Amino acid sequence: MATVGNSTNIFWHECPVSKVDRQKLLNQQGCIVWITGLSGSGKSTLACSLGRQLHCRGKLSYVLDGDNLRHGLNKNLGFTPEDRTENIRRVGEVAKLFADAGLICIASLISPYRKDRDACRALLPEKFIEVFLNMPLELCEGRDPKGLYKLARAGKIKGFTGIDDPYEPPLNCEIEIRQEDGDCPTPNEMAGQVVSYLEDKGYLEAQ
Ligand SMILES: Nc1ncnc2c1ncn2[C@@H]1O[C@H](COP(=O)(O)OS(=O)(=O)O)[C@@H](OP(=O)(O)O)[C@H]1O
Ligand SMILES: Nc1ncnc2c1ncn2[C@@H]1O[C@H](COP(=O)(O)OP(=O)(O)O)[C@@H](O)[C@H]1O
Repeated sequence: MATVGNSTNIFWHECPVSKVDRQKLLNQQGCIVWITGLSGSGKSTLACSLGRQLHCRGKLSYVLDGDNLRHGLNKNLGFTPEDRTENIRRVGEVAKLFADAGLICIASLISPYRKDRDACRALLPEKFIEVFLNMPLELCEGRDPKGLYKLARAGKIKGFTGIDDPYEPPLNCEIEIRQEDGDCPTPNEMAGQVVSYLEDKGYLEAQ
């Protein structure tokens, strides 16, 4: 019997089919690929490309995209620091469930605050792969596919990441994707970098 948060008198129920059983079935290891970066850095593009490459190799993944989750699970949250923290916390918990199901869970969120990302890592420390899309603000702002930077510069959106709200880059991420000689790798190349990491670390086969 335990007390967790505001819940008292609660019990953990163990199921007979384990994570190891599920991983054997899928021939892969459940994990969290956490993609962080500025708006417009290419998080959703990488997440989709990675999902496609894994699918082509017969590996089961699922994308948790910040923008998309804000249409449902997180629709009561805005962009204050407290709301962003709660947004990341919820997605971290959901990602942990997907990883427990045996999937390669791809979470793509700005997740601007280091402490929030670190809290997610702490949920599954051995199976958390932080991918930093290290694209310069000028590139992201130049892309501006949704016109949000323009609105932020005009003062019509307050607290926009990179403009008047901070982005804290990772200090110890597993993978960093950046421009080479001023060129951004293609979406396929970015995804390939992550797939190579997953393969090298043995995630693409059962333990
Ligand atoms: N103030 C502010 N700051 C940053 N982003 C904003 C803001 N307002 C709206 N948007 C849009 O919301 C998308 C980011 O959602 P996330 O859930 O990834 O953000 S966070 O991790 O909670 O910071 C983000 O999507 P991406 O461009 O895909 O990153 C924006 O489209
Ligand atoms: N590697 C890339 N090379 C060229 N353009 C890219 C690349 N990645 C993303 N883009 C483009 O940049 C814009 C922002 O990408 P998106 O994935 O929506 O970023 P985010 O999810 O981080 O906001 C889109 O128009 C997308 O087509």
